[in-house]
Amino acid sequence: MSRSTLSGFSSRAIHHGYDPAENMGALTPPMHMASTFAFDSAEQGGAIFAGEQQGYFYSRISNPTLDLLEQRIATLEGAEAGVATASGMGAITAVMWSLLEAGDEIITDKTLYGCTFAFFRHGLAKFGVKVTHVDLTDPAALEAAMSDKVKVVYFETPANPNMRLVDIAAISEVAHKGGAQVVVDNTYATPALTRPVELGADIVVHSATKYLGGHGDLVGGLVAGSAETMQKVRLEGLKDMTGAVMSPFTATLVMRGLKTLALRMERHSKTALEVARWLEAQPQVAAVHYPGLESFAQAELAGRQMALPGGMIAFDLADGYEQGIRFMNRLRMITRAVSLGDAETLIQHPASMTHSTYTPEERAEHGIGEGLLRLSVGLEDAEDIFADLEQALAASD
Ligand SMILES: CSC/C=C(/NCc1c(COP(=O)(O)O)cnc(C)c1O)C(=O)O
Repeated sequence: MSRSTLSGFSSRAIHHGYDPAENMGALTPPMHMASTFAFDSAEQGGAIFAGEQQGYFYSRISNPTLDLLEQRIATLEGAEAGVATASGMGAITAVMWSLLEAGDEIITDKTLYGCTFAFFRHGLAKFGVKVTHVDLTDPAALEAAMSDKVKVVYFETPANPNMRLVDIAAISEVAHKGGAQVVVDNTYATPALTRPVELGADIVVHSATKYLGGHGDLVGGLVAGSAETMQKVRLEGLKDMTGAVMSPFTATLVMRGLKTLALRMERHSKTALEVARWLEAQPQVAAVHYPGLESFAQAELAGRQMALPGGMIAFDLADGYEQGIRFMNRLRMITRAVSLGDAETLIQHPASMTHSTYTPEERAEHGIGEGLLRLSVGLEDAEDIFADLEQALAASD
């Protein structure tokens, strides 16, 4: 069986696009740190710059190590091509600057990661792009908001931090009927659990900082979509608008993370379901939002759209924000930190941290409770996670 015809998700995450026999037998791909590439002749340099001949000329535009990572995220997402960026925000901004211009409109869901919200509301809007928030859990609401000025429909599913799901296939059908492209931030689910392009979306963006890298030791971003659109994102959004390129070293770390992505998402999901069920049974807990719970508001969609429920949980304590702070401060192993998708279990308070870019009024309007806590369930042994949660909850009364 050739390495380019492997069908399994993990087999492709490990082998796709690389053959040791073509690299002096090296089992793992080389890390090309070169910033620039030599031309055999002046004519060849001109032909490569003009795109008439395949080749590398400068690592801000393309690089052999990044190429391989881009091929791997594309195959894992079921897309034609990919682009690597310095961060998730680098991926999101490169896409938006490439697709939108003054006078266009973007429709985006009610709940977004804080910096994405800030970029849309205070970045794009400053350059004449109209940003409209619509409850995308309701395809009819999108249909009513569509117009020929809407060029992009954007959402996260599950959404950071309140776990709302959006029906990718249903929303894509409405958006495409109105002539808009669908961009999905797949950071929370990852392609191991959900593949938006296979459900009708046009573009996927990732904070590779999270589950894809999976070890809390890098910042990176990835985009996946059609070859044509990815070329536009590369040559406009990345090359000229943001310059936010990923380093070959980071790309090497992300490729190492991808090898165990499916394995880690199974473990994150298994432990998170146990934790969500435990939290739901505690009298001090007012509400738990987790796609794997029978009580989850969108349990039917979760079962249809996610292979596993993932590692992220949002929950409220009965006595609100003050009790949440007491609870977080008493945790010993579970780490008070932003970011998510790491081996370490992390907890944070969106209203004062990741979503402090929203005003309190905006958080109320966008479904982010002041007392909400966000838990990224890691890979530690469940008994240690439970022991820490139990002692901190008991001490938070
Ligand atoms: C300062 S808060 C830490 C970062 C967090 N989130 C990041 C993030 C990005 C942006 O990705 P980077 O640029 O790689 O951080 C994009 N899309 C989603 C769904 C995200 O969660 C966080 O803790 O929720």
